[in-house]
Amino acid sequence: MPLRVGIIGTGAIGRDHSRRINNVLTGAHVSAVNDVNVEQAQKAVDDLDLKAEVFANGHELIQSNAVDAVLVTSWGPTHEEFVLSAIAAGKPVFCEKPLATTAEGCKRIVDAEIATGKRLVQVGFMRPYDSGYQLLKNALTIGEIGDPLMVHCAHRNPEVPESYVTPMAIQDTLIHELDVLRWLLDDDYVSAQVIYPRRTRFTHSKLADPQIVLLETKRGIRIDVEVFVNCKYGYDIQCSVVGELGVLNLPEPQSLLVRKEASLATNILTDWKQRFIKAYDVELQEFINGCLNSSITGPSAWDGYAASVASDACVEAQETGAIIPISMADKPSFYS
Ligand SMILES: NC(=O)c1ccc[n+]([C@@H]2O[C@H](COP(=O)([O-])OP(=O)(O)OC[C@H]3O[C@@H](n4cnc5c(N)ncnc54)[C@H](O)[C@@H]3O)[C@@H](O)[C@H]2O)c1
Ligand SMILES: O[C@H]1[C@H](O)[C@@H](O)[C@H](O)[C@@H](O)[C@H]1O
Repeated sequence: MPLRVGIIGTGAIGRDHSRRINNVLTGAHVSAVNDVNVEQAQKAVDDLDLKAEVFANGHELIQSNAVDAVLVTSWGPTHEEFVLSAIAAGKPVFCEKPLATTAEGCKRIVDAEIATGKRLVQVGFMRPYDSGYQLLKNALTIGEIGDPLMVHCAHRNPEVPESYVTPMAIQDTLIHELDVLRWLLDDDYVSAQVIYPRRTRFTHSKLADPQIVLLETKRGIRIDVEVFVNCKYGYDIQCSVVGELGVLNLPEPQSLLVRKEASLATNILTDWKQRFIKAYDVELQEFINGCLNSSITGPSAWDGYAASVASDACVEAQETGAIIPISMADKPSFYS
């Protein structure tokens, strides 16, 4: 019997994940939806032709007998309560990033999950499923460039809404690098600093844009990440690892090269949904398979917690201008 999935939050990614569960992936279908904006939930059902019941409340959806597993795709500050509610109901839950908006919130989820004795949570960190990052990881693992020494990254969005303010550059955007670089380097962070270049004229008074985040890992690897969310020209993710013997660059997404009228041109994507479309498919299929086999294996609540510890330090670094130390408790054996 297919897994019956309940979706909490039918905004951009809630709709996109509903589409992929019903039309792209196997073994599951969307049986229930909820949004604080009930009309929006009903619209998702109509637009995507979902055979799903609309719930007025996310907690009622979690309790429903029509739901075997839960997807939390609502606004970040609501994630913790829904994930804790799913854990209390003993139901597997896939939660979009961030797992919670603070490390303390993530820790409450970690503790609740450990108390059940069983992994129930997968966090929507999709970059480790991206084939480009996997090429980087494989090359580092076989020692292609010797030991990694430095990493240069850029995370550029064409634009963001007025509701996007300075800390969101960390909590909403950099959080992807905080997760994928831990995974890529198999290392943890020990300090963070944020510096501010000249502001773009396309930002607003509550958003410092761009920002440069400087991180150091336990092994002494230095990382710089440019977060520039009004870059105008496209959605552009760059990652370059400098090692003792050479440099590895994240591959560009496949795109036609056109030679014409004395120019050589290629397109740059503008939409995050397209940039990581295959990675989203693979991460969610893994969650569905994990639910069906009672074995959740994707990015864990501990990964969500680790990224949040670093994220909290980066936000403090934004506010103070200081180099903020980062210290992590040892990973519980439950997650190894
Ligand atoms: N992994 C990724 O690459 C990725 C991409 C986009 C978004 N996200 C994450 O997914 C989440 C949603 O992002 P989005 O872009 O879809 O935002 P969005 O604003 O388009 O949608 C969020 C939806 O949540 C609903 N909502 C808010 N509070 C709620 C509540 N208490 N109960 C039920 N519904 C509620 C809103 O009404 C809205 O429809 C965010 O945490 C975001 O960081 C992750
Ligand atoms: O929620 C989105 C999403 O996570 C994108 O992947 C990221 O590039 C954006 O900066 C963020 O706002």
